[in-house]
Amino acid sequence: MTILDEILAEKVKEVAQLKHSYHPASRASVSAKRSLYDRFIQAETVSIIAEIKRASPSKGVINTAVNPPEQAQEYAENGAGAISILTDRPFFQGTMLDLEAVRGKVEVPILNKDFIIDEIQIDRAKDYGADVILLIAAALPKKRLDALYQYAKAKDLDVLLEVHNEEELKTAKSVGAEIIGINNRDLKTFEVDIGVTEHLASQIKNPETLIISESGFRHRADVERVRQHGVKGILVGETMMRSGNLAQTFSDLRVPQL
Ligand SMILES: O=P(O)(O)OC[C@@H](O)[C@@H](O)c1c[nH]c2ccccc12
Repeated sequence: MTILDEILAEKVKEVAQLKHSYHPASRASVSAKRSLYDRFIQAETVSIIAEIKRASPSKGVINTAVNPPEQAQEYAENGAGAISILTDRPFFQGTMLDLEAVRGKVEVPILNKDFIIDEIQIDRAKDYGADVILLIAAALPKKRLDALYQYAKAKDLDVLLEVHNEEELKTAKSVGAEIIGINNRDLKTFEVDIGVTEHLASQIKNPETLIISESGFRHRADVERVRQHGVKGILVGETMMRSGNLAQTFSDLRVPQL
């Protein structure tokens, strides 16, 4: 059983519980969507999605002392184009309350990073203030991926559709994904290789598709590698969470669009 299988098994339980205890739209309705797509597609630099992630299955504890709204404010002040919040509790020590607290503090789009397998998680993301949700091709059969994608779009959410190999990329294209995230980390083995983005991004020919490269960014040279392949945004977690000097980290990773 891979770690992804383990996480998905937990999600099945979580969704069953949610269906008992969570009533969509029971929360105060939120303000208008902030479009990640519109902001990133016209930016002059490679946009940075900075992530709030306390821990992960691959790295263990990363930073549990973090105060999410303060961290988010620092990200925004240093030019983050969007903020990603891990809301999975058992494996990443996050919560939906982190997302809600951050949404009120910053003006940039908020990505709800979780393992979504059911519509009710999309309802919840919207209710707590997400502008974008993550859907992972490796986690869902094509039909479900398609259904969840359409469901999220109908709720006026942007969708970051994550792929890691050619077959998943084909699926993402057939779903009509406008934002494709290429994860450099294999969720089954944890191996990280920025070459995955170089390989897959070159197979995305539609200039309207917004390509985001995810995971493993530490240095400016990493970003320079992927921008040559049409990547318009990068998703950075661990490097941000461990940084003792966010201004420096952002200026290192901020490169002009080619
Ligand atoms: O910490 P990193 O290597 O910068 O990676 C961030 C982000 O890409 C990673 O957290 C991530 C990418 N896809 C995911 C899916 C689920 C959970 C987490 C992720």
